[in-house]
Amino acid sequence: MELSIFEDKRQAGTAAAVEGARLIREALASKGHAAIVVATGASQFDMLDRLVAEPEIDWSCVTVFHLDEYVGLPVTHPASFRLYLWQRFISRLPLPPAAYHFLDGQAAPKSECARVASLIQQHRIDVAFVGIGENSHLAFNDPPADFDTEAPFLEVELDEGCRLQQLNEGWFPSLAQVPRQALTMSIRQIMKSDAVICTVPDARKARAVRAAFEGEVSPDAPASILQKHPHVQVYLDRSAGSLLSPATTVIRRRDSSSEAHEPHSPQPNPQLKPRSAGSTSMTSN
Ligand SMILES: N[C@@H]1[C@@H](O)[C@H](O)[C@@H](COP(=O)(O)O)O[C@@H]1O
Repeated sequence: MELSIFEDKRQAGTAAAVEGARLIREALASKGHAAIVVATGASQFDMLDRLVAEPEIDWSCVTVFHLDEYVGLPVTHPASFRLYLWQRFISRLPLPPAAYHFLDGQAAPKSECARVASLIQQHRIDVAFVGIGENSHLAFNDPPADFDTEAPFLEVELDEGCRLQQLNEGWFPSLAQVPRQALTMSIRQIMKSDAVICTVPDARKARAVRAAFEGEVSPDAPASILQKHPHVQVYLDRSAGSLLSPATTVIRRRDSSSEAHEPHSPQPNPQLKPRSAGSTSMTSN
């Protein structure tokens, strides 16, 4: 795992998009096509802004899968993830993608999960762009998350912490209006992606970041499963990384790089002193 901490969320999102775009180009160059997963929410604003502007990606050869969606929410609702992805991503691409497999929250959940499962099973996902929730959820897999199910998509109950986050981010006028169920890509399906780009800004995510990247791998901190993935890059802003232990991050950097490699920055507490280029990086296995 590689964690990079940036001065602000704009820089973190930009760096995540640049790396994601590089991986997409690499897949296009080697296979002639690529398949990606895109997330929604405030954490993806800056990343998507930059991704749509990245040059030299033939989007007509890229298949896009949608990470999660509320059950029952019409596409016209301001909190609809389909609406979000259309407005912030799909409609802004210079070319339509090869396919855009959105999740229809108004379809019958079981058959919708089966429909999208049959589509994603035909693809190897090159890059999954994800965020994590204030409760450390990954997609809509709230704690305790199901780490074992083989189904690519699930219907899940949303916990109160997750629903409160959606309310506090301003997507809904009241908690009562935040749906109680959602469709989500499963943990196992996310983990099948060749690479995961995880973008997490804001102080309100600091505890979740610490639980996910310094804590035990546990269904109680669903995003902690990313510690087991061989190719995860995490992009934090300073405030999201503010609770990471300097000692742990230094150890992680030493663990990951060979003895011959110097850390990227000589600062003993890198996340508190980002480099002038805007980032410090730490890697772990
Ligand atoms: N279900 C969505 C995910 O698609 C998102 O990546 C994650 C982080 O949320 P946010 O970006 O709003 O902080 O949880 C949201 O609730």
